[in-house]
Amino acid sequence: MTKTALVTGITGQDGYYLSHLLLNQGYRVVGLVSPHRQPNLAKLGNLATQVEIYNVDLRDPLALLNAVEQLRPQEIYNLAAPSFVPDSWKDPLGTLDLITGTATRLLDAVRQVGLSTRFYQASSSEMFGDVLSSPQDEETTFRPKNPYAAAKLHAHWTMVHHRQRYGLFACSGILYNHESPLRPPQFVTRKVSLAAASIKLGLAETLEMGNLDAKRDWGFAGDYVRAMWLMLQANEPEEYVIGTGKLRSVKELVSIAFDSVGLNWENHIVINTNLLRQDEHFQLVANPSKAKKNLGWEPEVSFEALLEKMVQTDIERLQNGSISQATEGKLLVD
Ligand SMILES: C[C@H]1O[C@H](OP(=O)(O)OP(=O)(O)OC[C@H]2O[C@@H](n3cnc4c(=O)[nH]c(N)nc43)[C@H](O)[C@@H]2O)[C@@H](O)[C@@H](O)C1=O
Repeated sequence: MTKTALVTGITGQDGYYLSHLLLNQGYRVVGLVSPHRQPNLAKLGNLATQVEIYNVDLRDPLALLNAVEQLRPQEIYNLAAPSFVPDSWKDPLGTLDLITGTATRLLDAVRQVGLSTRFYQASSSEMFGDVLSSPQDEETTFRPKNPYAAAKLHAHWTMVHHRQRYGLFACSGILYNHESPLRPPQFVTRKVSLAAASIKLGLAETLEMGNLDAKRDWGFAGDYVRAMWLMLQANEPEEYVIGTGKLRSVKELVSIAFDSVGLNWENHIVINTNLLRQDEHFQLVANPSKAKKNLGWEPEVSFEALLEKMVQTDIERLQNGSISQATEGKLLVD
């Protein structure tokens, strides 16, 4: 029997890689996309003709209930979220509703329809926030430091409560930073890959950056969506920390990306103090032992290979005109 997977956030980076994996596994993949996000469907590229799209406002509980009732999915992956952390300070309540509200409405729909649907909630390492110990695992205390992290934590607990109270097969992956050539350019890896490519091609000279000493645990998005799928195939619904276990600085990131095209980053980086964050973390690094042991999950793409691939992809895109270097020194994707 063909399994149906319902995916929110299908037009995002993770939605793309997850859809690709699910289609390869023979699933019927249905994306729930709010009407105002319809223009983003182009981001599905070659997958656009292989997935089905349901036009559903994720803020509308009845519409979500109807979608779950009609589609009767075996699996739901709730990936939809505004994901650029600094933006959450501009609209904390909107962030809360999109993240926590959507998770709650979806979980409640599954409960009301009474299906044995398996549910994946996209949780984030940002929930650990102001950490007291490193690396972090599934037992680490959550100390969120921004509205995005607080909203993710609320959604995470809502998922746990639905599992405990109603017996739903609900899981979450507490994912550390995961990147790819599909990452939007406001995130640091893509910002750097696009800049390295532009400078290499003579289209730019400098790149404005925030804190070069900030540290993160960065992996490849394609590896992380495999962990999501594995969680829903397990015997028991649980939480899993997903990351590489390696802490890297932004300075290392810049250096590796620029090196990969023979550039010396020190000649091109300019610090812009407006890009420094007050809610910065320096020790967010995963201990993914549980995922390795229970799910047999391993990250396969190294940090160096990931950055090299991102820079090369941006060089190709700039050369073939699928993206352009926009005005006022800002790098934008068309
Ligand atoms: C797990 C988590 O991962 C992501 O959140 P993020 O870590 O905030 O991602 P980012 O790429 O914006 O920043 C990474 C680091 O890089 C530093 N940094 C320095 N200079 C610049 C800079 O110029 N731009 C940016 N964006 N960052 C800079 C910045 O201060 C930070 O330390 C999201 O997917 C989120 O949804 C999520 O859940």
